[in-house]
Amino acid sequence: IPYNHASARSLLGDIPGFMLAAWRTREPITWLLSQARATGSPISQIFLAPFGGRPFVTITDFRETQDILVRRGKEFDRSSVLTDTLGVALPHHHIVRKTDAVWRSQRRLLQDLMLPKFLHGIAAPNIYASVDQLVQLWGSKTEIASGRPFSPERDIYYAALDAVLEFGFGRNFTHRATQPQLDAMLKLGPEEVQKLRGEEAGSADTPVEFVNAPLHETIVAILDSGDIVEALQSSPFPRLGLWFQKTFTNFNKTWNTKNQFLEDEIRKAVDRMEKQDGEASDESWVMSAVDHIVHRERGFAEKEGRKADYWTPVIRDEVFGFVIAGHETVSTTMLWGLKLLGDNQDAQSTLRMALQSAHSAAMAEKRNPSAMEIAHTNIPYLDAAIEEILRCGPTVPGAMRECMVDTVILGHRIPKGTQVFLFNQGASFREPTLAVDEKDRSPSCQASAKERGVREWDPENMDAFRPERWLVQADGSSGERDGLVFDSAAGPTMPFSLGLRACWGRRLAYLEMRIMVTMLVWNFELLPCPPELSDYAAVDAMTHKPQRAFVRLQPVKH
Ligand code: HEM
Repeated sequence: IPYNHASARSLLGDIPGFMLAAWRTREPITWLLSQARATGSPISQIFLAPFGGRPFVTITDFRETQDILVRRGKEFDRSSVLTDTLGVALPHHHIVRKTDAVWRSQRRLLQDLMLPKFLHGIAAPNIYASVDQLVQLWGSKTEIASGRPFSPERDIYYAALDAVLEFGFGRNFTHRATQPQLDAMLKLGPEEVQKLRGEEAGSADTPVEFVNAPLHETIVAILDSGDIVEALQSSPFPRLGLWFQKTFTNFNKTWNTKNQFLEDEIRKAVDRMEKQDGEASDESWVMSAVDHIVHRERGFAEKEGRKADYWTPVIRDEVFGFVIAGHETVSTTMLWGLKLLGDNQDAQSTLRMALQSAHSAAMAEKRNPSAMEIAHTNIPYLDAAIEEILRCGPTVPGAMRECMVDTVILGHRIPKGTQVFLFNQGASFREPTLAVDEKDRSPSCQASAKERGVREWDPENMDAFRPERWLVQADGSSGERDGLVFDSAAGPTMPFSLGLRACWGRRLAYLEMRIMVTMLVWNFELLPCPPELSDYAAVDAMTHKPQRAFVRLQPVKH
């Protein structure tokens, strides 16, 4: 398997290169991809364990990756690297487990939360109400900024947190992150507005720096706990990191406040359930994910003839887990989306026209489309734009798996225990596919190509932001806009990974993005920002997020 010869001769292998990239560019995963690219092969080795430890294997080939994730689950399972990193903060969450009976039972606890009945009926109206606040906040900021750019980072981060709080705890937990920002903005007097505009008022390209309003202590503890998880997950020594946090920071206070919040919300859900006094099958009282989880725990306990236990480490970590997994990921994707739409004015105008024509009643009545209209109206160009944002804004640049048996990838023998990083960037995703002899592909990969064909992008424009690539004629041929349908399998992509262990929250993420993209593009024109604010440099932490994100907004006249 090709590798960097200089690294193989060094006792520390690729570790110095990786650390240097982390320090210099803040993008060690992009550096990993560049190492894979340098070998010119779709399979490479990378030496990230010191003193001759077993190398990692990287794959940059959509077909083989899809095969490993979808059809070879017995050979490849959740990587122990994730268990050793994320597992330090979330030891009982199903994300860090191998695909075993415990994983299945924990997933049963969450079952049905991603069904349209829950997402559209219960989550969507609340998420919409939160996004509406973001629109109002940006309305005020746009007026104050008068054409100057500002950073959307905190606002999007808070809006994504609010959305996941709406999903998780519903309206029974009243604190949010965006509302205090809006309240503070609406209270600003003329002098404060002038101060915000500052001496730079004359310079159209200088960003306006808005101040964040203070948040409720529970919201602060949730955000700080997320930062702790991120720091531990990205640390080379997570257990030592946890010891450091516990010894030298106010970790204990933050973590306890977060746990107390979760316990209170679960207890309140149990109280509501017990007040219903109805049949176990009656779910009409369920208004949030925690309601749903306690309802299912009661059902399981009844079936298994045991006493229901609602405050367990599993329930605690599962509930906190979806706050963490759902918050940072959606927020990062939206930041990439704002950049991509600002830099691709034609695509943005096409998207706005598609929204205006599909929501014609809202246009005629000069109002925003409602939550239900957004959730239920079929708009192929909107689906295409969201899919293209996910493809070009690599929030999670790949998936990691561990070989559970001695196996073979692309004709190379790989021993049990090897960690395999499967990129969703680079060759075959946004760069031309690298040559592979068909006979080196696994039997299941070859069979699938014969049965279903092979997904490929036109090599000419793989790197470009082009929502049109996701639109095809209803008969399957590709073409230009009119009468086209959205095809989620138009070409290679896997922002949520694939197979049994792919993202559990995918449908919630799509719903949130659908609401946010619609409401923002409906209300604001995202104008291009100056080049120095428009680069695509990223930082690799829990997600691969932009180092700099800015918007320059102009209200859309309806
Ligand atoms: C744009 C937003 C999101 C992206 C790009 C994303 C991406 C991913 C990826 C790549 C994985 C790893 C899958 C693998 O290893 O094969 C994953 C796992 C997971 N995600 Fe997401 N995710 C997003 C939003 C969410 C949301 C909103 C939630 C929940 C509220 C969520 C919950 C999870 C969970 C629980 C897992 C672990 C599944 C398992 O191990 O069985 N994600 N996600």
